[in-house]
Amino acid sequence: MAILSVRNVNKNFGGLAALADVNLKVEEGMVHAIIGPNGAGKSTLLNCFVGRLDPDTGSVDFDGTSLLGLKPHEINQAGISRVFQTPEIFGELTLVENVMISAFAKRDGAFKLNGWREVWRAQDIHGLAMETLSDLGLAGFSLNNAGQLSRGDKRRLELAMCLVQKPKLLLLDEPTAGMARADTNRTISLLKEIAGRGITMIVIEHDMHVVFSLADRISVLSQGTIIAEDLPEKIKGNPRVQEAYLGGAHL
Ligand SMILES: Nc1ncnc2c1ncn2[C@@H]1O[C@H](COP(=O)(O)OP(=O)(O)OP(=O)(O)O)[C@@H](O)[C@H]1O
Repeated sequence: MAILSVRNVNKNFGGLAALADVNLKVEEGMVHAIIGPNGAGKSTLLNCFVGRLDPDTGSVDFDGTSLLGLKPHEINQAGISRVFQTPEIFGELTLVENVMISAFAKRDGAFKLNGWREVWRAQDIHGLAMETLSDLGLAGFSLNNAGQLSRGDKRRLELAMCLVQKPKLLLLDEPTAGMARADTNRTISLLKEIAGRGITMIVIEHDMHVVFSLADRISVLSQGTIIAEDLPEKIKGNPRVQEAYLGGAHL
């Protein structure tokens, strides 16, 4: 069953068709990668899933509900969590505080900045945050400031901030961008383990090692249009994809 359905989506910026009649179905429980050259429209499409952009025409349905016109926090509450290209964490706060904020944002739709430290009294949320940090191997650093973490650990914290929300769909925008190979491989293993729990994922990624290690299915965007959608092994051999994506080189 498709958890996300995109139908005939168009998005123009001035005279530029960033998305041209995009159709996409993401099946529940799958890791679905969206790949394509720079400027293909990947981020524009992702932004249509999180309330940062509304398509000019077409529809985006998630779990049976239209996402059009919903605000980012409403989409988050509906069950979509996102890991950004550059980790979006609160560097001055501790790891556990970061994860608690995320849990409150999901539960209440917002948190009050002035009074939120009171939430330490909310033992249920604190417990949940610690459990999630422990799950990602970060419990030992729970009282450290998030700003002190390495790039790889900031990514893991951001994943913790998503997982504490118990998302139905996890959006990963270049989850290994800027990482050294060892950190990339650790992230791949972690994401595989998370996928194994049945959480549906959409991954946008330039690193083909990451894409082919993780994806159950791949859609290829080129100049705002989906030119192929298939199993990874079929995408690898698709001449149209090789031509559009890498100018004829082999994936
Ligand atoms: N807010 C905007 N205003 C005008 N043009 C935009 C805007 N956002 C994106 N574009 C243009 O739309 C096209 C698609 O951009 P998009 O960022 O979605 O591509 P992408 O596939 O994510 O690229 P990359 O892999 O480099 O991140 C590009 O030509 C880009 O310059």
